[in-house]
Amino acid sequence: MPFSPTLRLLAWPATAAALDFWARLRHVVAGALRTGRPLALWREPGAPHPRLLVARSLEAAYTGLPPALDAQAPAGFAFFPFQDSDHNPAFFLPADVQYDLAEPAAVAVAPAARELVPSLTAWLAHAPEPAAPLAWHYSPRPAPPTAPAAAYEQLVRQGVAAIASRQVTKVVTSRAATRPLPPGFDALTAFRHLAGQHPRALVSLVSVPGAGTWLGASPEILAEVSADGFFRTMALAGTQPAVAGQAPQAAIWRQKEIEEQALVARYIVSCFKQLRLRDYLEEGPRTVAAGQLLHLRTDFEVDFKNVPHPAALGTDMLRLLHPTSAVGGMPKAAALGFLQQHEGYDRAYYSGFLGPVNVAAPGISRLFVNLRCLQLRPEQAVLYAGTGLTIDSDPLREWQETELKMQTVGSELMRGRAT
Ligand SMILES: C=C(O[C@@H]1C=C(C(=O)O)C=C[C@H]1O)C(=O)O
Repeated sequence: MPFSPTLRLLAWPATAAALDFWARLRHVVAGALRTGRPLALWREPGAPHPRLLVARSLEAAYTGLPPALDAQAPAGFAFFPFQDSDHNPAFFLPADVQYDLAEPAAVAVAPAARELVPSLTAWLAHAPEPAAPLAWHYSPRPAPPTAPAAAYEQLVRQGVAAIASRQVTKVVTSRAATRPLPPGFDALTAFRHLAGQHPRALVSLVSVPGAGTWLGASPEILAEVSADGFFRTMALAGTQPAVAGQAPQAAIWRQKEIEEQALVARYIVSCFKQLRLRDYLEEGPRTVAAGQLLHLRTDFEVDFKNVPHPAALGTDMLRLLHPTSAVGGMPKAAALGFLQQHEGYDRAYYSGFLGPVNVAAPGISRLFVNLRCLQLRPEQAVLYAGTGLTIDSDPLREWQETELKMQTVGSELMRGRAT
């Protein structure tokens, strides 16, 4: 996709001729981090290349509202917490500086960031230090408390009791776990590896002062507005391990999982109804693979041609959907109240949402639920995972499911100094 004509392209100097895309990317990331700027690196499902976006300052990245998903809205990368708070503010990183493998010869600078041109030009000519560790942003908050198996199983029992007493219909409990970082762990190398491992996920590495650094491989689209004029979302729920050599379509699902996923699909339909939208396509549920796991997924699609106010649809749906019943529960307020009271830790950006808005071109946005992610800390990683509960949930199985989900990014921590 060619860059917009309003962007100023800074060509790499001749001294960078021997550097490949990844070495150049590392250099731009190093420069952004040493000057304290927020950044997002991501690879969309099916895309051949990652993209890097750097915001000119932290102040320029604070936002109160969910992003507007229409072609007139500013371009940037949304990074939203599970629940907006002083501790976990919502960010929209403006697309001030971009680097993209589709245009490896130049770094693009937006008009709002013109004042960065002299220092960025100097930095591109500065010899990279490939062995120097990158100065990732870390959250100033302490690592969240981690729940051992017995505590998580107790939380599940409380969730099942809340369902039995009809306080909620569904609730998605979750937990955090910390793991030591292996010696020489490099988040950029881990990103590259995850991107290779998960071609159908949004693989992301986001680093923002105050919010910290988050690495993930999400299988779940929250809201997408596509170039061909469609709004898309999905109901993703139900989990089982993939069996080597067996096609996902061969998986058999228990009633519990079928019901759990159907609730999420119903929730999406109720959002369409609130917007008086009757003309949508619903396809599924079918079994899909996400790394080593299988999920049930129903895809929803709305043709903008069939909508009276198409410009507002993406924005309105996003506001209704987040947090979906795939990460919170149903009814929404009661489920969130339960989690507030019983979950016992701060989810921060886990089960929030993230993704590019109008970056590839005006009118193209793809927001994902921030799942299968970790938060990077100076000497450890915090892993997060949750499980949707129903009345039939078995505490031990739910614990095992969180262990499996943590493997998606957790496996990167077992790799040591990767190549
Ligand atoms: C909550 C998570 O995943 C969500 C919950 C699922 C479930 O309960 O089966 C499946 C997919 C996701 O919608 C997670 O990965 O942490």
